[in-house]
Amino acid sequence: MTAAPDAPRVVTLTPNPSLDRALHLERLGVGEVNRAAATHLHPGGKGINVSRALAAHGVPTRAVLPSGGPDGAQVVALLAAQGVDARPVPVAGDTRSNITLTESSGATTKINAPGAALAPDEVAALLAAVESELPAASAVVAAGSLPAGLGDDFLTAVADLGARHGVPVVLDTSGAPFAAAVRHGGLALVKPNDEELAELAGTELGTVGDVLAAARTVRALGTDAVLVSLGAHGALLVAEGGSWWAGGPPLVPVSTVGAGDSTLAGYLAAAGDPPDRLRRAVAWGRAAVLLPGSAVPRPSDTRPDEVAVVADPDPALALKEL
Ligand SMILES: Nc1ncnc2c1ncn2[C@@H]1O[C@H](COP(=O)(O)OP(=O)(O)OP(=O)(O)O)[C@@H](O)[C@H]1O
Ligand SMILES: O=P(O)(O)OC[C@@]1(O)O[C@H](CO)[C@@H](O)[C@@H]1O
Repeated sequence: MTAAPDAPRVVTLTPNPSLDRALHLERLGVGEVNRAAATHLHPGGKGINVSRALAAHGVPTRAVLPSGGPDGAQVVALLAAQGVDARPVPVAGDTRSNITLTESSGATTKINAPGAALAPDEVAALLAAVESELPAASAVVAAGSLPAGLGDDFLTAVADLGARHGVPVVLDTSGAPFAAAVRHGGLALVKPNDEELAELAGTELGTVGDVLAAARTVRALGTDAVLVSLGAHGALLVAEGGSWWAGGPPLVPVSTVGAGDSTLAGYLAAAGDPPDRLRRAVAWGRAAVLLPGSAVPRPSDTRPDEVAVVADPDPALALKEL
């Protein structure tokens, strides 16, 4: 699918991209020599995956990323080969390579490298690249971990850029920089998984009511909508007008890598009312887990009809019962 070249685009920012290498094994033997049955190579990092899923559905997008060394060049080349518009910012350090090991049982084991630190002038260049994209942006999505050199105020700076240009800001990240940006407010959407939301809330989340309460606290701090992915248990959305759960029958994953990113892309793909957007988000996430490595779904892979949406889900339900 191709997008109209001058339509407003979803700009993604991946501060710590990765060349994702996946190996499929019948069964992982820890401490043994394992021989892979298949290998997969994808341009990775959460914002990049959001752009890849959007591009696969013809939604205009551009991925901003720091790129260094041979693996950085390969990330950029793979994006070009897949027709994903990218804005690489050259940096001195080598872009990392992350490893995924998948097993026939559906287990996914991920080993993520830290990524090279960015120098202060490289951080400034990355923010300048994002800012220069904002006049033509429908939203800016900052996603994934931050490499060393980016302070806890980095995402707050992205939020301020979005506010200055009137562009909705979306975050899918974790840790202290995420908490700082949520406290700062002015965000259109955040997409934590249940563990990330628990870390943010500083409490365990066992029930639907726990998740709804934590999401409402985030909204009260100045975030319009909170989309919480729950792995095999679907996703909860808390937004203006209410709360919704969506999910479907559990799947045996081929690879869970990037399922959350495809979920977020599905939500962002087009306007609609919150339950419609949630249905599409969950359909894209479910499709992603049936694809190898960090592959993202195409339109023919998604099954929105398999997804049930429930308004005002019962707060007493345990997440595991969803
Ligand atoms: N085993 C599964 N069965 C059915 N759906 C699943 C399964 N695992 C994941 N999903 C779908 O994928 C979505 C995203 O999964 P998850 O919550 O694990 O994302 P995440 O932790 O952000 O992942 P990542 O960081 O790798 O992108 C879920 O909301 C759900 O719709
Ligand atoms: O180390 P981070 O930045 O938290 O996550 C990086 C990563 O695991 O996220 C994507 C899946 O969501 C992969 O493409 C990539 O390897």
